[in-house]
Amino acid sequence: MAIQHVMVIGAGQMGSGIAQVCAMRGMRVTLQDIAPEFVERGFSRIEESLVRIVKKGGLSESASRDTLASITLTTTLDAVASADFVIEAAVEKMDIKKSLFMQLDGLAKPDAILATNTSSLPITEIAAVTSRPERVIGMHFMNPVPVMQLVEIIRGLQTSEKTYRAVADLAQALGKTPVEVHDYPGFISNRILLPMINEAIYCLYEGVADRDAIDTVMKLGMNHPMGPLQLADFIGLDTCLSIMEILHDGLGDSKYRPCPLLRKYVAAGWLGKKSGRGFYDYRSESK
Ligand SMILES: CC(=O)CC(=O)SCCNC(=O)CCNC(=O)[C@H](O)C(C)(C)COP(=O)(O)OP(=O)(O)OC[C@H]1O[C@@H](n2cnc3c(N)ncnc32)[C@H](O)[C@@H]1OP(=O)(O)O
Ligand SMILES: NC(=O)C1=CN([C@@H]2O[C@H](COP(=O)(O)OP(=O)(O)OC[C@H]3O[C@@H](n4cnc5c(N)ncnc54)[C@H](OP(=O)(O)O)[C@@H]3O)[C@@H](O)[C@H]2O)C=CC1
Repeated sequence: MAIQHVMVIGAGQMGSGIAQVCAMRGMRVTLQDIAPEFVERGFSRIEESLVRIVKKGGLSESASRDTLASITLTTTLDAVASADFVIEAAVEKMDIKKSLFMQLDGLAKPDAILATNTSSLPITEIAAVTSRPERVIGMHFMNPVPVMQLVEIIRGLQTSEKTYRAVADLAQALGKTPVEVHDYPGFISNRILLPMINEAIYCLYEGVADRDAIDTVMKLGMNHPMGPLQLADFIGLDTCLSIMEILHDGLGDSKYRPCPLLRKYVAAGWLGKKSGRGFYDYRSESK
């Protein structure tokens, strides 16, 4: 199936990145969020990212203009009706995703594929609220989407081979490397990454070391591009907590219990870079 029109649900850090990479490859994209300020913020993020790419010589000025022109912003789901492919990147909450997938299923063309960029929620359960579970799949991009090579493709129990192939081909057309994963909590990426981040938060909570020491050990000692606390801020502490809860509930092992300090930060609204404060303070940073 030729994918010409992509609908992206949620214009946060991931949705805007997904919209950008699809538009850069010549697809028509509709980017949706629940309020105009969120879609506008998502569009500004795309503009900033394209400026970086043009400066680095990765795209011409005119291709950048064409990319921006192929993105339509909306706060409704009307455009789902004409989309060949819908990808959901709203918040990491099962009730919101289920409600969205019920609506998307009612609006989308019968042969449209419905994908979710969820970090850890079960694809099979999301697919089960639709009348087309064979055309529901996980397409898990990494942050920042324009830079990271990997896309995890998660097969729900009922995902068809045809759907898997179409989404793997799409990932390749976007210049990414797809990796096939079965539907278990956290998939591969977050089953491994998040317990490491959670353990770093425990190190801070228990006074093993301060923030900078923890991040420095992992950056200089293990050659990670960012320390785990900085990476947690970058992912979003609400998303990190939600992933830990899903690992804990889904795998039933106490080793996945979220650190109380992570819970406390999320309760305070300290969600990391996107809210201006997490383990680091971003409020004085110019954007
Ligand atoms: C939670 C989940 O479900 C799954 C996840 O996504 S987990 C998170 C996965 N992501 C990571 O682990 C990211 C770890 N961090 C990194 O790889 C790097 O710190 C980083 C790529 C984010 C930034 O790299 P950096 O070297 O510190 O900064 P910087 O020099 O500004 O950027 C590196 C390159 O990326 C580009 N870049 C960074 N952000 C960009 C963006 N939003 N758009 C376009 N280009 C961008 C820069 O222009 C630069 O390009 P060149 O290599 O051509 O010079
Ligand atoms: N952050 C990361 O590193 C990664 C995240 N993911 C996954 O991608 C998804 C999005 O994460 P991320 O972009 O970081 O989160 P953000 O919080 O940046 O963005 C989520 C956006 O979705 C909006 N939203 C909430 N409810 C709805 C709805 N019903 N319809 C449409 N939009 C809605 C939010 O609005 P509001 O602010 O009002 O709630 C917000 O603008 C999550 O499932 C997450 O697990 C996947 C890979 C990496």
